[in-house]
Amino acid sequence: MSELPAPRRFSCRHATGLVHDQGAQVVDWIPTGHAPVLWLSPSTALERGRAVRGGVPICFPWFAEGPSGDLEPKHGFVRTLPWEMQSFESSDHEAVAVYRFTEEDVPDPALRALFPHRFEAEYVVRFGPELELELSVTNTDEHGFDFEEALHAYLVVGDVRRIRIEGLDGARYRDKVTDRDGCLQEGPLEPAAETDRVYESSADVRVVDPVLGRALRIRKRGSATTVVWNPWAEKAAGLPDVGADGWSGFVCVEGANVQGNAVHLEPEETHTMGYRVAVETLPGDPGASPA
Ligand SMILES: O=P(O)(O)OC[C@H]1O[C@@H](O)[C@H](O)[C@@H](O)[C@@H]1O
Repeated sequence: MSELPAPRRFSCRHATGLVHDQGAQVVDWIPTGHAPVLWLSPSTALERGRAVRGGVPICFPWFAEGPSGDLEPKHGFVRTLPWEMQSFESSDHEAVAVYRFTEEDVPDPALRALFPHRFEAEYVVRFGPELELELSVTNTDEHGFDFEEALHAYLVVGDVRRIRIEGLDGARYRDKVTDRDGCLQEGPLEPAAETDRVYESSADVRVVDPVLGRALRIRKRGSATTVVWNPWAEKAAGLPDVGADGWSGFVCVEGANVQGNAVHLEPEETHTMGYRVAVETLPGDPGASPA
């Protein structure tokens, strides 16, 4: 496989960012004055046609192995194919890139046959004081179809064993680790082992990270599913692109529409899913001695 071209670099007064045309994958967002927010594995392969481990992969038109459980590649075909950058604008305040992908960008007919529909996907990435991502899918065919989608964000955390994820209290979820449906989230989620949960939730989420002294606020729009994933030590050992020590430094909190929340579009209809991240600095440790 040939090497992936270098990502495009975006910058404005409030942030810098990097995006690979392959998968329109954002792999870096550093808001000015803060540490990086998106985790990118130092051992990921950067090869054409291979999934990049980190940043924000786009999963579409199916999630994981799809509704029937037998689709490949995992998470759909758009994350490993090149998208077209349609436009780019930069101001003092923000840098905005617009990417496009249609069924004609799928070169392999066998792959295309797995989702035999005409569609147009538009992805707007705004690097500014917040990271704003918007994935719009339009049905350009003459019949209706269903699809799944996820913005599979890898968020940097100081130590996943010490974070608290707020906003999912009361939500039902499918636990993919124990293979159980209909579980109920009570209180905040404090990951303590391998975590792979598909929540029925359109609520905003806050990842509180006492180690880095910050919280990441995630605001979703048009997303009825939130997926939370971390492989933990044992499973990560079998994922060479995560690295032995990498797993504790990230958590995936994904804005999605999957399984029972798959999106149905009639001809000419468009669905938009939005995912925004903002950084909040946590107040200092009240127990700390004054300087
Ligand atoms: O290794 P991949 O294909 O990038 O997927 C990573 C994970 O992505 C998550 O979204 C899924 O819920 C997990 O089951 C999966 O393991």
